[in-house]
Amino acid sequence: MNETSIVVSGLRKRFGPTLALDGMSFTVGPGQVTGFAGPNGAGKSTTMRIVLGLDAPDEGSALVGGRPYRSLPCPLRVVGSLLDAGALQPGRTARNHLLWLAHSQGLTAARVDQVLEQAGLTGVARRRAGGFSLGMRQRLGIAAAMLGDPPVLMLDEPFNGMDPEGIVWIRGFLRALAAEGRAVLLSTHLMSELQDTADHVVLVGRGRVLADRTMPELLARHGSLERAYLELTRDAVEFRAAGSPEASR
Ligand SMILES: Nc1ncnc2c1ncn2[C@@H]1O[C@H](COP(=O)(O)OP(=O)(O)OP(=O)(O)O)[C@@H](O)[C@H]1O
Repeated sequence: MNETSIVVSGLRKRFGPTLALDGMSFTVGPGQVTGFAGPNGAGKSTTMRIVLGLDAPDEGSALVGGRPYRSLPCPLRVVGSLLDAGALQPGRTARNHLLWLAHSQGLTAARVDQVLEQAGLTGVARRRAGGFSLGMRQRLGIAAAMLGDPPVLMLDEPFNGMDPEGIVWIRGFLRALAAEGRAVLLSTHLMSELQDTADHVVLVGRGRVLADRTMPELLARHGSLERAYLELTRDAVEFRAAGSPEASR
């Protein structure tokens, strides 16, 4: 279980006057896609950044594969992540971007070609990544996440910029990874996509967990994931425009 999990315990994080995380705790287990959803500013990105050792919590801990990220000797072999599809050197080709990452972790060029194939990028592997559309960058980010064949995957908004074929591909890809026994954390605002992809959902708001339930439980109680989301996050939304569905409450 330890090998294939993300365990977030009692995270607190303040940015000046903003309490971004207020006791965030949940576990992402093996063999399933866990959805991570909540209103803008709920603390999802901050949590994921802490899991990856990019931010330090004021309190609490985050373990991936049973260890803090920064103590992992070969992190790409334990957790693959896509946080920001724009984080690449625009002048490098897609293949060189991945080769550079692979060499930093003792991974082979053959593995680079495998993940390019998996992500549907073989045909554009020698094109400069700076000229890629958002959807192609997302695919490249997913290829990078897969490089180390990690048991744990963490993806932030991978559907963004994807065309319908890409959305169908990601959904099937993530489900297949979970079926292989991996732990997959998927953050998205797209409730219909999440309903079709996730087995379990962690709904967050104002820096803490509002609901941590299986998809069947949420659907039985609320009818749809969108309904569940609107009902469970109602009191945790900080930004709401006049005329939006819940504005008149
Ligand atoms: N580096 C930072 N400096 C100051 N405030 C920050 C910083 N990072 C995050 N915050 C604040 O922390 C809170 C949580 O932000 P976070 O980005 O984690 O939310 P989120 O759930 O990922 O939101 P979104 O759905 O909009 O991506 C917000 O109020 C945000 O403004």
